[in-house]
Amino acid sequence: MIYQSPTIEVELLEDNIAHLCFKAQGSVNKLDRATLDSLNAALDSIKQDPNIKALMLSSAKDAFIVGADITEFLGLFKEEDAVLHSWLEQANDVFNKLEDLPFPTLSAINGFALGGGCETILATDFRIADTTARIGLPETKLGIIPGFGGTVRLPRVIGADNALEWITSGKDQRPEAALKVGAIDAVVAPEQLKAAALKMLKDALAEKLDWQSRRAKKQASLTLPKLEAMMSFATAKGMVFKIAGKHYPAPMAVISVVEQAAQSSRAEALQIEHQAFVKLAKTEVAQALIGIFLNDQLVKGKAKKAGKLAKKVDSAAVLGAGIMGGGIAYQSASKGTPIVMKDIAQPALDLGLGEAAKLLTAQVKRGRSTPAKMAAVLNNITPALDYAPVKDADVIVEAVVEHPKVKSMVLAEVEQHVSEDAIITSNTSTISINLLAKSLKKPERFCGMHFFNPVHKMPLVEVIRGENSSEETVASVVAYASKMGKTPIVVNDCPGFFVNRVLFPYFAGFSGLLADGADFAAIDKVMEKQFGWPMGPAYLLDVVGLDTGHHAQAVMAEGFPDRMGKSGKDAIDVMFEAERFGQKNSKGFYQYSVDRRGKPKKDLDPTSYELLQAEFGEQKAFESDEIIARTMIPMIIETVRCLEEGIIASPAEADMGLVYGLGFPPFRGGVFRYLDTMGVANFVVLADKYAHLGGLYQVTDTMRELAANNGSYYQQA
Ligand SMILES: NC(=O)c1ccc[n+]([C@@H]2O[C@H](COP(=O)([O-])OP(=O)(O)OC[C@H]3O[C@@H](n4cnc5c(N)ncnc54)[C@H](O)[C@@H]3O)[C@@H](O)[C@H]2O)c1
Repeated sequence: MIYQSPTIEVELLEDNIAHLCFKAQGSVNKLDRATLDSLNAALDSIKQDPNIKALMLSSAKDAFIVGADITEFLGLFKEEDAVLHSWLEQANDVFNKLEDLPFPTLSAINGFALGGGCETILATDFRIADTTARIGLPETKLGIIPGFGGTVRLPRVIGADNALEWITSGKDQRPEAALKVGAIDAVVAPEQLKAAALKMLKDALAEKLDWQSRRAKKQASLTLPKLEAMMSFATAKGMVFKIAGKHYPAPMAVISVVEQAAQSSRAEALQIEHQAFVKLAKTEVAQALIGIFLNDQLVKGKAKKAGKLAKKVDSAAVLGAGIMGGGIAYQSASKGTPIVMKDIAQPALDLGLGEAAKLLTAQVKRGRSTPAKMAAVLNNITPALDYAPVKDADVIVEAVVEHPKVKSMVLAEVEQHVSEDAIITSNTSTISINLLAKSLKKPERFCGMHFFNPVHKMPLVEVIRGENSSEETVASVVAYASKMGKTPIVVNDCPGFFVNRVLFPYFAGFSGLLADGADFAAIDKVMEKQFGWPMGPAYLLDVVGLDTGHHAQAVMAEGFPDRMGKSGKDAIDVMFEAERFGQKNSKGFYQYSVDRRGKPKKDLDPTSYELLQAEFGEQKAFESDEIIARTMIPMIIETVRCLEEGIIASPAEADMGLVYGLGFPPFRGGVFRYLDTMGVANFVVLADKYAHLGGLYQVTDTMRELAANNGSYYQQA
């Protein structure tokens, strides 16, 4: 053995080829600080061994290296610039040492080689992957750029255009795609990886492959004629800005870095990369996006743990084949759990199946599925008008009309037709789970399973624990939601559960502004362009449906009369009473039509302005700060209340619920990250300024205390 540490081993193989193997003790190899130190020491041992003629890197795990250890980032990025610079210098010395070894080097890649893992393989002369490999630089998704030489080496290996596409999109690439652009030299079956890698190194030793010229190319300037280079960077900037937008600076920074470093030496190019890295690492966007990554891991970890307590779900049933029932059936079937879709009306079943077929056809057209797979998914959905086929289902999701009496009747009915240990859930958006549980003989087998519309797109499922729901029931529903490819978050029962409970105060803030004469389109513009929501509140209400919104608002008012009770008519009432239900009947705040190419179109409609003016008087202009404050303060305080009351278990889960369920702008990280970023004390001052607007603007005592102690919701790393 030439070198050994808890994460790396180096041994000498035939023909004096050294083999450096990453074998972390955990489930995956990561380039944390300890592993980087080990890699450095391992390379020193290799350099000092006069027998070694070539080096092969590989992994003993299912993945090569998944990347840097992101849990180290938030703390590290808070350090002084000088500390960050020296961390980058040290790390890059290791990769340079690898790149400069006086003999041919090769990476044998299996599974993920992402971020730092990808930068490791770029430092070797050759790269050979097996068919399981996924290679990429996802750093821009975290609001930063590669910092271990990725922006320097990748453009020199695969060309600037390809490299910019890889890095600005952050997507990982399949081995065939990586081979096509020259990121790797060969793809082989997993069982052939080691033999093929050794053969390639032997060919290099026998001078059949010119490893020196490859290395030289990687260290030379980018070979792009000047005019072409300018055009290519300018085009990339335009395209990337269009996709990433002004709130996400990292992808644009990548283009500047590659452009600036095009003619630089390795050392200079790395300096350019480091400067940009440190600047981005210090941004609130990076803190928010890294926070989301870590929260997502926490939520997934909880779901995985629940899986141990869960009952197996091999088959399911959904009651109601409407918008939601159809979506749930499609999602379950396409992720491999056969599902019975029961309704009382044949036309509803036809519509539900038709919707599923439409989604599948679109996938086939986009080349993401095949007609055979499409047929298999459709075969996994069994339409039914009676309960007979439901009897063997492990989980039942009730998704009939939002009416307590109908739901109670349907739940009592289905309990008679299913096995003793089947789990029963409801997709209600507003009705209390504890209330619905009363219609069941065995309420311990019941909980809420709240999907979001459209089901195939929205990643969140709220799993609502009723007072009698057993842990096994909740765990099984969490496991089923994960199996459906969704992110489940467990919440406790209350009106609106978590997501709708915090959404309606935001709508109330919006209605308050309209009552004071604000223009809904101006509000939408500020909330979309400036705050970053995918849709402003007026547009969102049109999409949800103003009838649905009107009904849910009444439920919330009844549940929280002191804060959400209404004193007079608001803008939602005005639209509802004028039967302007939103997109579903082509008119709400806006009017909807299709353009000449058949694309949906949204326009201003004088009628909705007339209706609002008749109720609230002349229009008045508001500053964007006031618009943001008056809509966001109620949502933020209600989110805090949900945490204080134990409706949601942690700030991390609340923030993920908001991002995944409502599209809360990811670059802001969620309500709690937003509060920590602006400072709880600053928020309290702001909210107090608007306290006269009513109960939704009153901060809680605990918030005030936290503000006084200069505290935060996330523990500082
Ligand atoms: N639409 C949304 O955005 C959304 C989002 C989350 C949750 N939800 C909830 O999902 C549920 C369904 O909503 P939807 O929008 O799909 O409604 P929908 O009106 O589109 O569909 C309801 C379906 O239930 C069927 N139905 C009625 N009585 C039935 C019975 N006894 N047995 C079987 N089927 C019966 C109807 O024929 C209809 O096809 C509601 O509780 C709603 O609050 C809706």
